[in-house]
Amino acid sequence: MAQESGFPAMVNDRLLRAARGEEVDQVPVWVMRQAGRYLPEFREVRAKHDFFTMCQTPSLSCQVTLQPLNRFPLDAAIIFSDILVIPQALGMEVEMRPGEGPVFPSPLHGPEDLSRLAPPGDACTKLQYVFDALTLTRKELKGKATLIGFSGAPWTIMAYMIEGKGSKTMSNAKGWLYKHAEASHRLLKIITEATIHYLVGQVKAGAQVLQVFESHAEHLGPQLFRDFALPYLKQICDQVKEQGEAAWPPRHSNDVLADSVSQRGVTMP
Ligand SMILES: Cc1c2[nH]c(c1CCC(=O)O)Cc1[nH]c(c(CCC(=O)O)c1C)Cc1[nH]c(c(CCC(=O)O)c1C)Cc1[nH]c(c(CCC(=O)O)c1C)C2
Repeated sequence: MAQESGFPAMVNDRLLRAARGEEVDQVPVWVMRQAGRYLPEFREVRAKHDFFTMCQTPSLSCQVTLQPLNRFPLDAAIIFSDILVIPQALGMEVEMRPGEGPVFPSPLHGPEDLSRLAPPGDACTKLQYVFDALTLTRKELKGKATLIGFSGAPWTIMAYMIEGKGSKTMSNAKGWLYKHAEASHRLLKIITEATIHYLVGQVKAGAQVLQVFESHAEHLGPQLFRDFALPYLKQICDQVKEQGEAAWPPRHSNDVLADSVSQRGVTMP
């Protein structure tokens, strides 16, 4: 509540209202990757800065987050960042290579590599820049749109940490689930713990809606999804609701948080 009162009053709360199941005058609209390379003004900023430098510089992250809203009457702004800041905060190197996308120069090869990871409780201290970008953006939005924070879901993040880049099959990461089931659960627990701290921190910093992207759910059949994805998504939902409540007005809390977990992702107002 205290955090909420520090921000401008909402002028357009269409997305928040829809998320709570309340009536809206129009369907709220925002776009996947609404900040990005299709915008000349984004390319101009991007030409001068490395992708992760933009994420790590709150003024730049805020600037490109707001760019699409200056052009289109969107109902939400999604903070400019990437799901791969969690592996970075856990101590892994990630580069954004032009034309190639994200690349981990030293991905996880086997269970012994888990010892390379930083403790998940410490990871969030390295992500203060995301919290600062959210707080700045929420103020700059002046209540004209809802601010969305996000993270990757544990299986999706695990898949990148093992594959080291995008993959059509995720065969190495899937191989872990069969060959190293215990180590897979250990890794998923580390990512889950870091993600819970991270999402609660985002709410405290001013995020009003959270998206958890399970982008690589399609690589898991129903049983693997039930064993290696769903329990961690559920834990994130339960604990972020519980811990996020301290930073959230009561009427925005449990009753409006989504109860169901879909394969593509979870949206939690
Ligand atoms: C929500 C978000 C994401 N990335 C970016 C944003 C914020 C910007 C916005 O949506 O407006 C910036 C964001 N992230 C990226 C870009 C382009 C990079 C550039 O400008 O150089 C932008 C604008 C780079 C990126 N980052 C990622 C990829 C896919 C790699 C692969 O599997 O082959 C890529 C290409 C990982 C990533 N990143 C994200 C997901 C989940 C959503 C989805 O399923 O697409 C995933 C899987 C999420």
